[in-house]
Amino acid sequence: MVDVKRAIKYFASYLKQYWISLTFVVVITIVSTYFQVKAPSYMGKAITELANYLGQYMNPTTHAIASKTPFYHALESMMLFFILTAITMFISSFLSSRVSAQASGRMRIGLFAKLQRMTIKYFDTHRDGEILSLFTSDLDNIFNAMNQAIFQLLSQFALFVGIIWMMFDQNVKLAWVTMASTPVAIIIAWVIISRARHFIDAQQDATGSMNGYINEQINGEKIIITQGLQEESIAGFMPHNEKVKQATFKGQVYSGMLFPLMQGLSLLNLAIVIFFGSWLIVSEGMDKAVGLGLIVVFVNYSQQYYQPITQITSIYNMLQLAVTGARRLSDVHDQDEEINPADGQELSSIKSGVTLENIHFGYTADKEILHGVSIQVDKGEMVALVGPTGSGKTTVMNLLNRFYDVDDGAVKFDGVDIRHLDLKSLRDHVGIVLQDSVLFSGTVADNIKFGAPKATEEDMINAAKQANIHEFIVSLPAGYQTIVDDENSVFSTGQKQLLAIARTILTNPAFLILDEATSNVDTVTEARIQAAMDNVIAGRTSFVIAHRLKTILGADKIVVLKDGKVIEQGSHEALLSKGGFYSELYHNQMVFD
Ligand SMILES: Nc1ncnc2c1ncn2[C@@H]1O[C@H](COP(=O)(O)OP(=O)(O)OP(=O)(O)O)[C@@H](O)[C@H]1O
Repeated sequence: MVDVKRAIKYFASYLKQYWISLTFVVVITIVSTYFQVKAPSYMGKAITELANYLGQYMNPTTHAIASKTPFYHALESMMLFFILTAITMFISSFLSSRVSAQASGRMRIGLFAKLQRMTIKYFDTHRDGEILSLFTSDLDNIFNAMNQAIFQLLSQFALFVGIIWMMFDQNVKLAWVTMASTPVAIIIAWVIISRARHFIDAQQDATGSMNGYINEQINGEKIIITQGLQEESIAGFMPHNEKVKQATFKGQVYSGMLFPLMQGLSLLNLAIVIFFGSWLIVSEGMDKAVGLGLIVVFVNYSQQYYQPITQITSIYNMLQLAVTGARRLSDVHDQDEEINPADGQELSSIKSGVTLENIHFGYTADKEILHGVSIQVDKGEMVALVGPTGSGKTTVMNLLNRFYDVDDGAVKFDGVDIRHLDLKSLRDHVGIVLQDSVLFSGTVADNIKFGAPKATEEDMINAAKQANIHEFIVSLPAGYQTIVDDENSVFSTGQKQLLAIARTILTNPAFLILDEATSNVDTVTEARIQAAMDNVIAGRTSFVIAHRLKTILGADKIVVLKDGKVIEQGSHEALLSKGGFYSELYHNQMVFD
């Protein structure tokens, strides 16, 4: 119920701006239903007029005055109502499709924009596939429900009410006869739909875990191949596939039952209506032409009568999926956004330096990762952070760029708490090169200019030269115009990081954070990265997370982090002569652990 309320709130927030179109859809649907339910009465009238005509025509005394005109008029009215039904249905369907497409388009924009405003925490705690499924399955389910289910619900409900109203208008007794089997139909439809839903839910669960398995196996494909585990991988896939197959089959069997059963019930009802109709004509001594017309009208109504019941119960599933989708999207919209102080100070350059003051921080309340870390980076200095894996190096970097806020203590730029700085100006002046550099779809040039699209060609080439990647780029057949994307590029991990360094150089950041690439870097690329780092760092206030000690020998200060605490700091020489943890690290070459 809570889900339904949230779903209604979510839909309302997007649909309210289309209230004029929606009101029009409601009105036109009612008009269309009126035409639809009125048409059979003209059909009955046409039959009555035809019977009257034939009666007069066959009778020698009235043969001369027999006229087909009333029959033609009734036929014309019937045709007109059928045509008007079709036209109004088309207008209603056109408008509702337009509203659905526009509203779901806005939902997509709303979701994408929300993701852009969200904190890194959300991305750290949700899997890519999970986020992507919001755009694919959830928004699709919502669109389908809006486009078909909601408007179907409206039109089928109107049809149901309209038919009942018309039936009572035409003949009360026959109306009751037609409706007598309604409870049976509703119970049958409900039981079948509930069973089908049970298997459809099971199918979705089974598909979800099968996709999880496929995803995991694809990610681990290299290990599977190198260890020769292909057969085991296939064997592991089988039970998942079997579950999906079984649930899909049972779900389809049940949902497939609904239509034929309702059709059968409707035909049975039809026979009952014809039987009672004929009995009524005789017992009430009804005029035979009027009686025939009445039976034709009720044959038509009883055929249409089951349609709304079948449709409404079968779209229930669609609505259920949309409610779940809307709840999941509402959850995303309720997530924390990055907090930008209302009158945040602008950061334009580093005048004195960047400080971490007695920082305590944990990703979750129950586990502190940094326990009172203090680090001072003076203007123009290069400070390197080293330490064993899991010591908290990346966490420090996350705080320096305000990906997360500290629990206690403060990160300060020129003495100003990072929480009082304008977020955009902070991000504009802090350059960051991550370990796993990402390439965006586009040309190499687009990728370098990503953070500074207005940079000149000359500046871009200079940045690439400083990053030691220019020669490699020009050796490619299409040079800077080579088309790349993250999955499909000619660049190795190390080269991707050089491109990222070029990208950062071009933005000319006042403060630079560099998380050195650790894996898959050959010695030539390593030397290039070293030279590129030297170029980008020169004269800039910078903070380097080092995995290879030889890349930071020239650092002004080396800070050693262990178990979330700073245990040593000083120059390379000073730390070596101290003979502590750093010197041990250095001598044992334990940099890659
Ligand atoms: N998003 C997160 N949520 C919860 N805990 C996290 C998160 N990221 C890191 N941690 C935990 O914080 C601790 C420090 O991790 P961090 O990534 O900062 O270490 P690191 O020194 O950079 O390690 P490495 O050298 O292996 O990259 C680890 O215990 C890790 O499990």
